Amino acid sequence: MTSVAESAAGRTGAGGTVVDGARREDIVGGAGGAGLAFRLERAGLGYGRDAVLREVELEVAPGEVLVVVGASGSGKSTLLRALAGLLPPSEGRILAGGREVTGPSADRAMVFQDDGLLPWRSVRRNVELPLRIRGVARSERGRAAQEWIEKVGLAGFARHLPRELSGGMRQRVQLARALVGAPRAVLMDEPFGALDAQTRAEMQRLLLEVLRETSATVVFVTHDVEEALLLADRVAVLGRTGVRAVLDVPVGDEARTNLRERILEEL
Ligand SMILES: Nc1ncnc2c1ncn2[C@@H]1O[C@H](COP(=O)(O)OP(=O)(O)OP(=O)(O)O)[C@@H](O)[C@H]1O
Repeated sequence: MTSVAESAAGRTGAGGTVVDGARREDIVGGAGGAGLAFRLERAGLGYGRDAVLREVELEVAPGEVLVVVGASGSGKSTLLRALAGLLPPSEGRILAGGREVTGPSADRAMVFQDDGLLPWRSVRRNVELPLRIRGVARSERGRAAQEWIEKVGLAGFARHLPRELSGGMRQRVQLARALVGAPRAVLMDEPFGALDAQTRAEMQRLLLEVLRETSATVVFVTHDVEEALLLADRVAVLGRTGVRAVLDVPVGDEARTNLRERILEEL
């Protein structure tokens, strides 16, 4: 098992508490609670009797961006679903903030490739949804939603319906909806996979920008190694039945080139 990366060293996990000397936290404005730590202990994940991942040992540090790569069918989405509490492990345990994951929680927001927006609700009402579910007062919901709509570059589109937006804009709405409730973790499943190259690059930049304002832990699934290198503090590579390697993303072009080759070898 690979231990938690140096880049995240000093952030302690249980209970999601201290942020100390960490890269992203150094520059965050402090919105939301501290990032959530995840820990998988000999976790077996699968569907019915079919195991997809066996004996997974993995730690995700509070506030880090862990990108999961792997061949199609290696279990990237399965791992993410398990972290979200949508798929109980068949063996072992999954802990979030030191507590066993037994189901979904508002602390852990998800963003999917398919936008998952409610088509009959306006942008604002989609973004407000997590706050509405939590019973946040209408005026506060409206204020927070508007703030996030502006942060993701959609000022002026609050009253639009999802079908009136481009794919990239809909992903912006998803991002706003995921972050409006200040979750402690954001679990993203190929969120930019269906976008053209230029929109995808814009969304990657936007994601890096908005993450600076939160201390949320991010687990991001992609099959794109370049995207992984751009976004990650660490990259987890999934192989046939488990985590093959968890690698720190270094600073510097040459070191990244070496890492790219290493990841491609592991895939
Ligand atoms: N709901 C399900 N029921 C049964 N088997 C499933 C289910 N979802 C996924 N699987 C199987 O689990 C394995 C892993 O699927 P998963 O979607 O996690 O892989 P992935 O790495 O995310 O793939 P991709 O990159 O193609 O999205 C595959 O063999 C898939 O067929």
